[in-house]
Amino acid sequence: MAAVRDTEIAVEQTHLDRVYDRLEEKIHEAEFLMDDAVKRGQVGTPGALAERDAQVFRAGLHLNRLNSEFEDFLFGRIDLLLGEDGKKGPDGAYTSVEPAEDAIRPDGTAAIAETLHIGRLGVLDADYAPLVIDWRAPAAAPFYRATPVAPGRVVRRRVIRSKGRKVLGVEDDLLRPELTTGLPVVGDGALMAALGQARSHTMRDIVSSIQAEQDEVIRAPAASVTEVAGGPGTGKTAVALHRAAYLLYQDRRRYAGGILVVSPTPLLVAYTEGVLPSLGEEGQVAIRAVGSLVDGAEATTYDDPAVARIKGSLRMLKVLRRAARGVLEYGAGSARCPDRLRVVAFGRRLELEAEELSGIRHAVLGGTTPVNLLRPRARRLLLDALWRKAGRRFDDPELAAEERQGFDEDISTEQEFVDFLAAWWPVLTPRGVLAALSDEKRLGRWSRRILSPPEVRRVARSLRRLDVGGNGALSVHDVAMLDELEALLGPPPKVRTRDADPLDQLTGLEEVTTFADRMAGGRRSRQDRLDAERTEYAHVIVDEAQDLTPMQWRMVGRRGRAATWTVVGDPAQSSWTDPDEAALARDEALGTRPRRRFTLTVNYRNPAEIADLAAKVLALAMPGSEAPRAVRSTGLVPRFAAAGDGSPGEAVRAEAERLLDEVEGTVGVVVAMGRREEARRWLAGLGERVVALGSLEAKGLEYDATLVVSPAEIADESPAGLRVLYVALTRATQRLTVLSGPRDLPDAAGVPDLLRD
Ligand SMILES: Nc1ncnc2c1ncn2[C@@H]1O[C@H](COP(=O)(O)OP(=O)(O)OP(=O)(O)O)[C@@H](O)[C@H]1O
Repeated sequence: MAAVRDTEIAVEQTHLDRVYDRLEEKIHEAEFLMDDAVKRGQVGTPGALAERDAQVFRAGLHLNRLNSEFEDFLFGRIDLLLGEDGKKGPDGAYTSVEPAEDAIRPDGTAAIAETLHIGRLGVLDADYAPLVIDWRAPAAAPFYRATPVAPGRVVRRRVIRSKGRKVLGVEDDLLRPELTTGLPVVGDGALMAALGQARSHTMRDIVSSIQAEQDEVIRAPAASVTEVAGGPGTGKTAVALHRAAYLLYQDRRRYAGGILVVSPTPLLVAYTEGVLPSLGEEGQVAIRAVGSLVDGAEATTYDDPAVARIKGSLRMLKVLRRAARGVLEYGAGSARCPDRLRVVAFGRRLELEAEELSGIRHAVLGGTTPVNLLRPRARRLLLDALWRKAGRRFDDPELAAEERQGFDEDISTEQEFVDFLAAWWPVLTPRGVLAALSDEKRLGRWSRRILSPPEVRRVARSLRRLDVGGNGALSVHDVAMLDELEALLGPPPKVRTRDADPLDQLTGLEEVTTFADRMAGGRRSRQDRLDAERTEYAHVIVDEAQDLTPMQWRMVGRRGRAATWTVVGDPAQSSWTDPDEAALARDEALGTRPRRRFTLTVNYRNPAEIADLAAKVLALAMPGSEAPRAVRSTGLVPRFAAAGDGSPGEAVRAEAERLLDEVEGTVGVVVAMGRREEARRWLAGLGERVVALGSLEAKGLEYDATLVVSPAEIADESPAGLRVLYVALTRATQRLTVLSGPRDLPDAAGVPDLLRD
């Protein structure tokens, strides 16, 4: 057996050597193009420079991708029977999925008609025959889709493990064991090997082991909304990221408009950020936490659940609509709003009193135009009112118009008028209005019949973190409110700046010298600018969609008004308390586009022993819903311990240390949100492999081992607490310890009340 393995590894090594030789040729080609392009630039005519620009850019991109340190550039192979019609597709592979009629002889023998190698990028040899097929190409789909029940043309699927230029191992699945083809078969369980590996603080791609039901989602057509449901560990996040890479491959031009991936927390962003680069894709994909979607704002603090529930609900929208207009009555920031306008015209003093001014404001504010855009209209109505006060009469309409024009010009440049307008109709900023909500009296006015007085008090108090200009720590819910306010207020009047003329950049002498460096720099700044300006995307992927509040759905919706969508989530893990309202907001964001629904059913993260325990909480959190099927079992049952009556600190530390000894990779310690700081102190000095997390921060993450501290505390945190606990219990890939406190009412074995049969 070992001999067969060695021979097969050698076979793949030969192929990999060919691939790398060819890659090297391509790299030289690209380098030559770069050199040539730079020389061409020395001709100095704008035409030649523009041409060089394009060439250097293309060659640079190519080089960059080829030079990327791929861990396993080549990772798969399929051996295929002759296809139905044997037609070759544009990528050099046969397009037919089913075997030809005579592919299998009556005696059960068959010949392999074609062998395809699958990798991270497509590579053709000098004769344009495929050496490696890009994993996203149609011809690679059978590598992921073929099963023993529906093998299509695939006889053997092989996963190749390599590092750099060296093949380390191969694992085969025989999909048509009934045939005699003479193909050797090595090992079993490439998937299992992948799942058992120690976890680090960054997610790996799953490109070599995508499963059939996942592949269907990844390659689903992007014409509309793709909705993906599935329990913990079914690969929703992984699938969503691979789908982004697939969409870019499939239609790069269309997605030049950008793909946005919305993630629930910065921790999950950090965890998943490396996946797309490892798939050879960056640039066009922005992965953002839901608290970082607004330029210049970043959520850094949490609201308590009662406040979060109000701020996230659609009731808040009504309050913000009133506030965006009502705030004008109070002036901007700390400046008071003037209640009288006095100007001098025609040697007389003209005055508008409080009541007249309020009538004008009322008239201007009718309708739904963003408040900042109404300023010119306010100015005009003020001038109208003053003109009427002046009481000038003219028989000749032409003369009247002329006189009026002069009047308008005089008054609107008069300092009194300018100052008045600036104070009476200030340019409003979202942050300024948000800060105004911290005034309980004002908030009470704007939320009459919407929020109860205790709710008003809570929300106002939570916003006292902000100064009068709205600077200070924001929560994710505050960020969604800022975005809503931005839409309600409209942009502030523009200050024009002149963009550098691209022609200026093409002439200049310094052009010839450090061209490549400046090219790279120039591109980056242009790219940054694009990113900063980009508020709408061609495709929006929402991860952990069950957690978006209605207000957040509105914020995300604004970024994908013309986009196609991929929405992945699991209602059983939702930390949001009012799912019906969120569903309404989600429908509005996604519009009437047709939807395709997929369900992922296999849990690749948790061993059955952990999944079974979590299922007990699922039954309480969402009675009747089905847990995904765990794909493996390890024989390691979860451990229970009780902390006794004092501070659980010592017990937490001891249990964490025990887990650190038991696993090679990471340990996550999940505590109730209110205990985060404490927990960090308890674990101080235990090293980087262990992390303390508040229950809401654990979302989407995974660890080799998890210590869940006091299930009851987590469950009691909010009305959605049981679902949050379900999340906490499903983070471990190998080991789980549950540590009870007094509130958990543990039995003699330390099993908390909530987890007993
Ligand atoms: N086909 C696969 N091959 C190898 N590993 C996989 C596969 N599918 C999923 N995994 C692994 O299983 C783990 C769970 O995947 P992922 O985090 O995407 O699940 P999820 O559905 O988003 O979970 P949750 O709902 O709990 O956030 C990850 O480590 C992922 O790499």
